[in-house]
Amino acid sequence: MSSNVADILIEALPYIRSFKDMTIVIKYGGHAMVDEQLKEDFARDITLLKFIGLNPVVVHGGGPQISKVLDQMGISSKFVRGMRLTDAPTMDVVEMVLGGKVNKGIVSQINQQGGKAVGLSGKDGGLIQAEKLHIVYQEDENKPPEIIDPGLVGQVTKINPDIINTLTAKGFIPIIAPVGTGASGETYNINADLVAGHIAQALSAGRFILMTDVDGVLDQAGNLISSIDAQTIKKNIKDKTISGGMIPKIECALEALENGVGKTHIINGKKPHALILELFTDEGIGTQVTI
Ligand SMILES: Nc1ncnc2c1ncn2[C@@H]1O[C@H](COP(=O)(O)OP(=O)(O)O)[C@@H](O)[C@H]1O
Ligand SMILES: CC(=O)N[C@@H](CCC(=O)OP(=O)(O)O)C(=O)O
Repeated sequence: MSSNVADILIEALPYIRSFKDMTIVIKYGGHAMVDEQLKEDFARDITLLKFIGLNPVVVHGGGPQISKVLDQMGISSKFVRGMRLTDAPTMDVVEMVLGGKVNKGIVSQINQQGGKAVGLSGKDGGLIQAEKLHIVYQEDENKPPEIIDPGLVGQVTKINPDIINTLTAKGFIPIIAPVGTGASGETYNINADLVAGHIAQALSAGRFILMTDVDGVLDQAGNLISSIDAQTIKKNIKDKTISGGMIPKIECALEALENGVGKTHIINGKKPHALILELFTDEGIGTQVTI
């Protein structure tokens, strides 16, 4: 082993020590799952975290994967404030794609690396209780806000983390698809960022990491903001510097922090081993969200 490699391993020791038994919730976005090598790297990183004593819990998205299947079926995808408008046929496709190929793909790749991953949706063990979401949308300040009915889109009302705690205590790594159940047993499509934020809160996670396809939160000039607080976030959403899919991400990061989650970062899942670099280096990568 070169001394360089030894130095790197030794440098990681204080982090490994401080992370022991810590729960870390990772939101794995659909845009970060594009490349086979990256997916394998992600599976290896998650397995490594588990073996060195952390408790990783993965909540995955799959927006682009859902859109691709809908497209093949001749159904177009429409989003409002980062939420997919979801009618009944769309809901069937969402549940099929998220719970099927995407969830089981991640499970299988982690198990291939020697981890013990188990796939769940929010229906399993009553994990994600939800209710219908209404979207408040205001195009600009001079217009009154519109209330948009997005169909079978849900918001989380309650997380029952028993199934997660049971699995992690036995050495398993839960991999969660963002589908929830309503009070009458109806199925809801929930934005994966929001699910991940609520799960991070319910588990009082020490770390909450959102992996996406950009380096983090960018400013108006497209430069990375390494740390952003609630006030700047509000301003940047208002002037549309932050838009689309970044809005639910950043809102749930704030909510998680306000409710006891340790530290929250938004990182680029397209960077090889982004997760390890964020956790085990002093500089970190991406954007840290603060309140
Ligand atoms: N200020 C911003 N900084 C970074 N990304 C932004 C910003 N505003 C909007 N975005 C968009 O948000 C996207 C990430 O959200 P999304 O597409 O939902 O990703 P994911 O599938 O990972 O959840 C980025 O690819 C970018 O197009
Ligand atoms: C309501 C809503 O928008 N649900 C999302 C669920 C998947 C998701 O969030 O995937 P990403 O994290 O890859 O964007 C959707 O249907 O696309």
